[in-house]
Amino acid sequence: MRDVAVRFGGIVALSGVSFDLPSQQINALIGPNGAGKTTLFNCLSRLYTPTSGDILFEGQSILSRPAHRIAEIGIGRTFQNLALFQNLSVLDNVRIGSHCRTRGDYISDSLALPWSRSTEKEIDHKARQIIRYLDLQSVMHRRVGDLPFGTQKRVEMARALAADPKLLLLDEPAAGLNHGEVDELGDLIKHVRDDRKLTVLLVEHHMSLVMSISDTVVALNFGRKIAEGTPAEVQNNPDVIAAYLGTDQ
Ligand SMILES: Nc1ncnc2c1ncn2[C@@H]1O[C@H](COP(=O)(O)OP(=O)(O)OP(=O)(O)O)[C@@H](O)[C@H]1O
Repeated sequence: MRDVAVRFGGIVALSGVSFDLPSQQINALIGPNGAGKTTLFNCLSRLYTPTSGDILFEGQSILSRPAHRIAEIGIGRTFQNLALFQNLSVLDNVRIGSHCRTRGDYISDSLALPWSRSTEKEIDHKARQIIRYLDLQSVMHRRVGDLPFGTQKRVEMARALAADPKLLLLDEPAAGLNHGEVDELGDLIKHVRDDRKLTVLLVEHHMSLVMSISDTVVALNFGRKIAEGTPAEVQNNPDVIAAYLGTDQ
């Protein structure tokens, strides 16, 4: 992020925010409600365009790229309130994730041209692999809307991973999960990072999860970066303590 600012009319949601995400590390973005975390995530996944500043991915600006072409360069995300197709099966949701990495187009798919059929096979194979990887085989053919929230979150992660991201953006992955599920999630994020050599950025309010799995933490308040460092450094930063306790420095 290079000096990124976002304004909505008179509201300054982000201002002068710069930081790097070290590759293959788990990075967390924290801050009180309204600090600008979701806005920043939406800029990274191109749902929002910054008012000023730039965002580079592997040295290239991503700002000329529309949101629907962000997965193909290796940026995947999950959403705070889930963005799954509730009426589709787990398998179909995950298949949609791997579709962006293929060369399918409407005409070849409609005519079921031979190479389009082999692409379909590839998509199916890939989706089943990811489903096994995230231990979702037993619910693979179930309608997503009928599954418990914790399982749906796992499906969303499977769908994001099916696109083979290099950078995985996780928007409040622990929200709505119980203690045991949060512990499992922490292990899963670490395992996925190690195994698939991913860079992770997570927005999270669950501080014990952030502190236990993150390599680096960036803290925002009122749209500005107020701290950056290891979890211990950020946790002990007076500006961060003040932001969370709501006291003036
Ligand atoms: N689309 C929008 N239009 C107008 N204002 C917005 C919009 N999105 C966010 N804001 C404002 O920008 C500021 C930052 O909001 P944002 O949702 O990014 O914070 P957050 O850190 O993600 O908060 P939370 O932890 O509650 O999700 C807030 O003042 C919010 O009201």
